[in-house]
Amino acid sequence: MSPMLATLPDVTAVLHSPSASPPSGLRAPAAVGMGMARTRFLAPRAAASAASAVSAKPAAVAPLYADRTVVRIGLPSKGRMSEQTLSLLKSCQLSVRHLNPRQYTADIPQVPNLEVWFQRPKDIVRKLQSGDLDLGIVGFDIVSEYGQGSDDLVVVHDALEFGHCRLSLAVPKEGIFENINTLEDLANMPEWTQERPLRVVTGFGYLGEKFMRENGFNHVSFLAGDGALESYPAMGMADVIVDLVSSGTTLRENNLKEIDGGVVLESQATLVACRRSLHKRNGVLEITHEMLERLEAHLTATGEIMVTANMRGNSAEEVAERVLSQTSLCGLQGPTISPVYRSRDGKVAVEYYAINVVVPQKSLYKSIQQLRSIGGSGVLVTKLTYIFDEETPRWRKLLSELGL
Ligand SMILES: Nc1ncnc2c1ncn2[C@@H]1O[C@H](COP(=O)(O)OP(=O)(O)OP(=O)(O)O)[C@@H](O)[C@H]1O
Ligand SMILES: O=P(O)(O)OC[C@H]1O[C@H](OP(=O)(O)OP(=O)(O)O)[C@H](O)[C@@H]1O
Ligand SMILES: [Mg+2]
Repeated sequence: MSPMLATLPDVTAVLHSPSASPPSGLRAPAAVGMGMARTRFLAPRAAASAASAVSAKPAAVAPLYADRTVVRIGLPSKGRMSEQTLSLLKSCQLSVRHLNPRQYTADIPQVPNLEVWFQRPKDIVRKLQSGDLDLGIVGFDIVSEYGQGSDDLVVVHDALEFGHCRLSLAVPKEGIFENINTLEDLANMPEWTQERPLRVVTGFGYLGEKFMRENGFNHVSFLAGDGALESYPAMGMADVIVDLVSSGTTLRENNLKEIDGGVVLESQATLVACRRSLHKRNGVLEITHEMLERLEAHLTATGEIMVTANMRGNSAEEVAERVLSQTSLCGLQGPTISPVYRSRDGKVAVEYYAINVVVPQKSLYKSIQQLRSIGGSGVLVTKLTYIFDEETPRWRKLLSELGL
């Protein structure tokens, strides 16, 4: 076990689970609070490190926390986040070289001192807490559920623009829930008593319990489930579910509905770091900075295009006035206008000006129309790959969070 692990708080899940088995480890006595029946399962501190010890083929003897010189990033090994994570990194010129799909390690040739470890999302969070990983890409839902607000974790980029979903409470459309449309309606139903609590099935025991408690539910019991939760109410195993929703199709197809006030958490993919590593491990801050810069530049450029056109005019200022009179042609910091030089009767003359302007892809056609209306011609459209700002706002924020 690495020395770091010994200093960690327990990772706990608060799920009352008659049918599903606890995550692992010891089962502590039931604790009852706020009228809720709840059982505390203590996940052993050793679990995460034991898993990491068996997961890797390469290192014969893994270095202790303090001796490790290489920086580690955890990426999701399976599920829908896995592919999208690799594709985002590729778009940032940070392609992951994964030689053997059965191997849990890989590298990113662009970043020499960085080791990639493919892990289950919840293990990424646990290992970031223990310091066995320094960086990780994982959904905010998993960070919140398994990190439980821990100070050991720092969210470096909170919006990687994939894996959008929400953790939401849903109830059956019919029967006693037919007229239940808000969280308040649900809390006020006379059916829920100490003897017959509202049965909630969820894979998010910590967040689910916290949400119900903070919303004044007095008689609730929780059931741990980790797949096809939408079937539980119809099978009579639970009254309501707290699960991830994206398009809403799974709920609809299973005769369930969301209710007002029932969103526990909005989520998307995030870049997360181990606070201790940011402070103490050589190279972590530099790699985080580089990744942040690339990610920000790529994500800012996504959906933006560069429009180039020629326009007749007497001066750059006169052309600028025409361009700026159009709402869709203002660009990021205004259009760039440069003279187009031509040779006429042996003399160099300027009749045209070239305009470069960055516009959102969704307003492409409007921009073209506006360009034409002010005399633009020869329009070229280019997709942008990166937009590097003077400074990355999230980097400033990170430094200030770290007190640097
Ligand atoms: N329907 C969805 N649409 C978009 N993002 C989702 C959806 N469901 C989950 N996610 C996000 O993707 C992450 C991984 O979910 P996914 O279901 O792909 O993997 P998993 O739950 O680890 O795999 P499995 O469900 O097979 O155990 C979730 O933690 C969440 O952040
Ligand atoms: O709102 P929707 O777009 O229908 O998506 C929601 C579904 O997606 C996730 O399940 P997933 O596909 O990961 O299957 P799982 O239950 O096996 O994890 C989630 O648990 C919901 O069931
Ligand atoms: Mg899933």
